[in-house]
Amino acid sequence: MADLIKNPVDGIKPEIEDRTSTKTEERETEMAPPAAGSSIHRSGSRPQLDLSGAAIQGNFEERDPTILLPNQSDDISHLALDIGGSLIKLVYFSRHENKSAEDKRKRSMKQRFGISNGNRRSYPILGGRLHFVKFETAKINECLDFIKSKQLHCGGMVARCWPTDALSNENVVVKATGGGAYKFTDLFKDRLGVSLDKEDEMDCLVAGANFLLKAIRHEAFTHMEGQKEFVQIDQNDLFPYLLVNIGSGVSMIKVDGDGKFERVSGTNVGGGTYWGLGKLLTQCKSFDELLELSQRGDNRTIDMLVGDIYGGMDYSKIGLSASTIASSFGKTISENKELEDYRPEDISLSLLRMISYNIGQIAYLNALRFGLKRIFFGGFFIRGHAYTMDTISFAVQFWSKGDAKAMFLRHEGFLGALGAFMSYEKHGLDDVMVHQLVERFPMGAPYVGGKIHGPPLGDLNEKISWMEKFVQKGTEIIAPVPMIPPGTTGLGGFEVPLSRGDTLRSDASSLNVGVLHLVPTLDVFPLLADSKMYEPNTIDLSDHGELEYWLTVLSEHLPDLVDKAVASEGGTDDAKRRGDAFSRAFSAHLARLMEEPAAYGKLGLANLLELREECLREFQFNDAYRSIKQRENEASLAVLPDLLMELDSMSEEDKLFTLIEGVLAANIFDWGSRACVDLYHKGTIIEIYRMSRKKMQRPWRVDDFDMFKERMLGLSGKKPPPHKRALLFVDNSGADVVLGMLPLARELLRRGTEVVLVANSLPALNDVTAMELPDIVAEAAKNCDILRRAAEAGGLLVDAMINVQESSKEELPSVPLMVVENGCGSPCIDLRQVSSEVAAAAKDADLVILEGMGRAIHTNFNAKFKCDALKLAMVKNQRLAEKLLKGNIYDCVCRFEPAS
Ligand SMILES: CC(C)(COP(=O)(O)O)[C@@H](O)C(=O)NCCC(=O)O
Ligand SMILES: [Mn+2]
Repeated sequence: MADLIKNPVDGIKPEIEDRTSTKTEERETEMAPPAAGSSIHRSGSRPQLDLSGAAIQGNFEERDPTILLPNQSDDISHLALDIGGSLIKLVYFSRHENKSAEDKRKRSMKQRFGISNGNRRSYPILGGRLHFVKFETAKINECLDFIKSKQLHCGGMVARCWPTDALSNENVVVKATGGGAYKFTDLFKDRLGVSLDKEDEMDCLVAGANFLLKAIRHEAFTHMEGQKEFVQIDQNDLFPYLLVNIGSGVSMIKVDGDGKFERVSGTNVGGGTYWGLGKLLTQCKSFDELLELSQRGDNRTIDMLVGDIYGGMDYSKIGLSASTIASSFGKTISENKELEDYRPEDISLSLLRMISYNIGQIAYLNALRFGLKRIFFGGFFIRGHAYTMDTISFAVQFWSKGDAKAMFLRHEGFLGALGAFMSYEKHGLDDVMVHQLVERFPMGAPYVGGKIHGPPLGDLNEKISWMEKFVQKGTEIIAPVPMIPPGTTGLGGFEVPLSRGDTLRSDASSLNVGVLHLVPTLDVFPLLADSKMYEPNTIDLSDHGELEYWLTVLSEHLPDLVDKAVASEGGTDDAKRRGDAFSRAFSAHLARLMEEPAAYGKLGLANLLELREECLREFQFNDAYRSIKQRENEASLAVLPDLLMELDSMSEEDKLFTLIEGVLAANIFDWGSRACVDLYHKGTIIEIYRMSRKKMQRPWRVDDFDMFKERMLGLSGKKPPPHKRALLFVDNSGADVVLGMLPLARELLRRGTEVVLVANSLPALNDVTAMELPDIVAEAAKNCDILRRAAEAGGLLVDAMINVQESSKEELPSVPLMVVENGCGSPCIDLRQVSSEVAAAAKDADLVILEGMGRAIHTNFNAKFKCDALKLAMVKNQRLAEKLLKGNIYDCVCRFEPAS
């Protein structure tokens, strides 16, 4: 197939169409899916003890010698509890399974870049997940059953513990805080055989809050008039602050540093008061029910307002509007009514406001007492309830005249339990950095039987049947959070909150916290010019129109994705059931985010696209585009030699231009873009590639090619030195990588630049992965000496290469071509969280090339680097092209930014 570049195709045959429509399914059904090999596993399975090879460690004479379980590879978890008057909060940890042996490439890359684990503290917790679960204290048996079913009361990999029934847990100690740690000591001993090791409640609250505020990027937020806004906390400017923990009662703690605090005040009017009085006055059966009632309440029928006293007028002289509450429950004195004459909804709302205001006011007075500007509110009273947060915020704002700010914490209810968990010194959680935590939102986590709020469903089958039930029951799941901002009319003058009880919601009382994945091998990309100011996302999804558009795009793409996913797993009944559950789960996430965009933290397009991939993995679709990728790789590799020959016949200048044009043209192979997928019905891979090339016209929408050319080739014959090392963040499989990025890499190698191909750790759409790349390079290298020698020098051709042509004996040494994984499984990339391999490879790099719409436009379009950076992508979405670039679909971006 000669003349690949210049010869456009006229008559386009519908070859691809045949393969992608129904036939794809048949083809894929025939194919047995290859085992999904990947180094990052994020879906869990039930812990099981592997006792083979168990041996006593240390002195045999010791009374309780430690037993080492060398073959224990599954999750054995660590647990801590906060047992309060109303709720039990449980934090537990499960280790990442990492069953796949490190492959040769990874090992050799680690050696090459000098990465070892030697400089890391070797705690048992290196890589794993932190789960947050809550139970009602009154139903403590449910909690005990849960702990038992997950064997959370077993100590750990090095443990003195055996399966519950076989041997006793006599020496196992579980950290616990809260009053219940004393009250239920015997129960834990009797039921689980474990001893509760009591930790001071205040110590734990402070340790938990400090950890969250330092380690989690979007932990704290303000909530005013229905608007949630995340606050970036500067770790170095955190202290002092006031921590107000609203549990059954309320504690107010002045925090001056890690372990440095004083309980300065508190009040006995707290969550317990609301629930207790509410229960007596409304007959509600649970806190959540009571809270939900308040949604439909109108407190004006119960509270005495300023207007009631002043004949409907404001008392403006002292800044009180007519709707300000003058006296909570005051109206009931003068009315000749009995309890039954009042609506429970109104009672609940009056109570809620009375207590929230009171807490907000006392908190502010204490902040004033100690000159504290920041007040963080935590504890389970809040429950992510918008109305409660607005009321507290309003009180703080009003009394401080805007000087002090109320902030809330996403993990509000788990401060104590987290603190208790951290008190296990061996966990070393204090070392965890913000870039090592990745939060995920597994579907089905918060609901089991609608009662227990939180146990993540361990098993895939459980998860699927939960999804099936979820949709049936969807309309009964009621939201306590008003989504439309309540209007305010002065102090306490909120309009009646709006209830949107008929929309899907994963957990009516959920706090919107996910599972925290600790990945100690993640790093900040060291070549970012300013990692503190870096924002990966280009599009601001806080714009409602933008959010709605992208949610719709993802929703419309769903049926096709499900088809591909099901086919990739052989199209079996099981795969169909999983596909259905995935579709429901992802739709529910989208519905939830449409309703409350900040539900899962600050939301960007990259997060949405990643959520989709995570959701697929959750239902065990590990590589939905596997066969499409294979087919496109094969077709592209077949024409690569011709392309390379054509390139080699060109002048330096033409060649460089043709290479960049080739990368842009080949980026059209994107199975995540609706428009592109429609295009694929119009021709074969090569035909579309040629058509794409033919349509390329300079100037491109963003066209810094001349600047890049000058850096590469110099001006008027003066040749600049080549770059030392280039990191190429590659995108899609097939033509994109084979006919676009590989030839560019080859040219850099030819000029003496080391090349590191950076590819996804896990599959995402049709993106090529780091696992797949060595084979592709090996295949390409069969007909190309430059690639072959560089790949050999880079340790890529260990045993992947077969039939290599005999090369001449006296070859010059080549610069290496290497492959590293980027640490993520998404079409976009957040450069604050890359693999330690990429971070290490970046140390000697002086050129970064980001390729594709996900990595160079949706994310990193505005990122600045310490070294030269080239961003190459085709815009495959009309709206984005118009909004961001005032252009059109299929416009191209070639942005070159010299080192800043
Ligand atoms: C998911 C993608 C970012 C992948 O693009 P790529 O990085 O492969 O160039 C892109 O296909 C996309 O934004 N798709 C959604 C928009 C659409 O279908 O128009
Ligand atoms: Mn892609």
